[in-house]
Amino acid sequence: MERAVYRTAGGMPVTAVTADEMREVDRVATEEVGLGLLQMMENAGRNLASAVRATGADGAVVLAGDGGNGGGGLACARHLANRDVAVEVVLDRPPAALDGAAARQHRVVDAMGVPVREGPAGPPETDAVVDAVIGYGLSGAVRGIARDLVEACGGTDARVVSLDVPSGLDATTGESTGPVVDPAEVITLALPKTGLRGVDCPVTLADIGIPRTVYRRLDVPYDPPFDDAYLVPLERTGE
Ligand SMILES: NC(=O)C1=CN([C@@H]2O[C@H](COP(=O)(O)OP(=O)(O)OC[C@H]3O[C@@H](n4cnc5c(N)ncnc54)[C@H](O)[C@@H]3O)[C@@H](O)[C@H]2O)[C@H](O)CC1
Ligand SMILES: [K+]
Repeated sequence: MERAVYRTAGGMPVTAVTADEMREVDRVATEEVGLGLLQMMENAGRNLASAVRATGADGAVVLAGDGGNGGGGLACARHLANRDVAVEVVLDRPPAALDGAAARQHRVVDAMGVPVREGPAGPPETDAVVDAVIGYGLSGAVRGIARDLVEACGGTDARVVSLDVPSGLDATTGESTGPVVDPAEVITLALPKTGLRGVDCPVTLADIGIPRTVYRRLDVPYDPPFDDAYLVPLERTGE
């Protein structure tokens, strides 16, 4: 099977992976190689913040869920606030209901004094919206407050930047059975997801520090595409 559907500006092919394949990459990276989830999430949040700052935004609203995607969004909120971007976080649940890595990230932004509230939100009035509600962990049509957050992205004039995949989009198939974010840009982590094939906006690949031994162990074709950069724009190959 010809798997690469992207290449870098330098012409290097970049393999697209399904959600299950990416879960395996994460599992091998953590369980076999010893990379921590928080380490990868830190790189995700930092690179996402860098992409948001590159748009010239002075203000940002981070929409975050409870999983790895939301945790990356919360880490991004910290990096933005550290650089004096006026950040607000809107969650799909009460802060006290967060769990795991997202709860850990929330604890820090809360201690920093970053405003955090539970949605639903109207369309955010700000320069940039970070869509970190759901990533490759989507199951079925988006429900509940997460659905309100996804729909709020449709009514804003702000530049919407989605983390990993637009929330509501199936990362493997590109299909959606409910509302889906229509972003200005996607910052996808480690490798592009097969479901991004039909997404009609620029896709940028962010380095989260996964070493090539992880891809070798899984027989995923991989040439490190990052060189000196941590964010690399991708082009579709047209097949
Ligand atoms: N190596 C990497 O690529 C890394 C990726 N990271 C990020 O983590 C997410 C995947 O994390 P996971 O916890 O598995 O799932 P999600 O955050 O995508 O979603 C879980 C979250 O979403 C809720 N949910 C699921 N379906 C629905 C629905 N239909 N309606 C409402 N809510 C829904 C669910 O309840 C959970 O709360 C990946 O995309 C990356 O962004 C890591 O941060 C670093 C390594
Ligand atoms: K997302």
